[in-house]
Amino acid sequence: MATTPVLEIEDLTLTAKTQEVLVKDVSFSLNQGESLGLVGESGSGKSLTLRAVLGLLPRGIEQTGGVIRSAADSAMVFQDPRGALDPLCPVVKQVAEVVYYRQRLSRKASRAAALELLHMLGLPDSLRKTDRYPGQLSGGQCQRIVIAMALACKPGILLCDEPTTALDVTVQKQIMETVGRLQQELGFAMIFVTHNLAVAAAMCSRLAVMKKGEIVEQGSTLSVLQEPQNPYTQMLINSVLPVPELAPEGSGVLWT
Ligand SMILES: Nc1ncnc2c1ncn2[C@@H]1O[C@H](COP(=O)(O)OP(=O)(O)OP(=O)(O)O)[C@@H](O)[C@H]1O
Repeated sequence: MATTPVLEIEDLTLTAKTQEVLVKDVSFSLNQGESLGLVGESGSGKSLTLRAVLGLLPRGIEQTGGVIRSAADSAMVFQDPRGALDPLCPVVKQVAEVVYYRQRLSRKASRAAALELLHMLGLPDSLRKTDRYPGQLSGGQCQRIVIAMALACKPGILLCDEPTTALDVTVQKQIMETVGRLQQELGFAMIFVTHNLAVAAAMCSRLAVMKKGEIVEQGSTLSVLQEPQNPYTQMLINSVLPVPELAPEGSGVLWT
């Protein structure tokens, strides 16, 4: 794996207007083509950290400390795919618009590039041939469109903010596999925010665990899972529910 950092964050601190510190002294780096899972409980500062990387902090929140050095463009995949799409615009056109403005191609070439992206994301031909609106698509298909829009920016860093949380588990798995495949093909680095440790472990070679605005532990996925140093990480690991083993037939119970 290449070791050129595309993103370096040092002591990032984000503060609300009320002077409440929401993210404190967060530091990590991301190499080209690498995937980092940012995990932790709700409200621990994962999304705000991503938004700081994108340069799109919510109103009323400021960066009051630290530096973000980025050597590549970022694009973000948000949590709620339907909310990220314009309900009144056909989905192919929405992807083509991003291609048109970000890649500066002609209208015709932008549409062709958009269709190619939808193909890469495994969307059905019917969707590519006829113009469909977001309301006519499933949640999983909408999320693929949103990912296509992010990839249309040709990002060096893909920021994924719980992109599969709103989807059922089988669709979640398919989307994760698609993103993983595209990362191999296109070589972008990725930060994958999730509160689901199992999802992060499946997607990412490194993990950073956040609690109350701070990173309490980070390292390779294997070392964090096998030798967690922080009690909070240990607790997260312990709270992943194992699939129970089926009891033998006729035993009168379903699970052992
Ligand atoms: N626009 C905002 N104004 C004020 N406080 C905010 C704003 N957005 C987030 N916060 C606060 O900042 C903290 C971190 O929020 P953030 O959304 O980054 O958490 P998170 O770890 O991504 O949570 P989740 O997993 O639930 O999305 C929380 O305490 C949250 O209430």
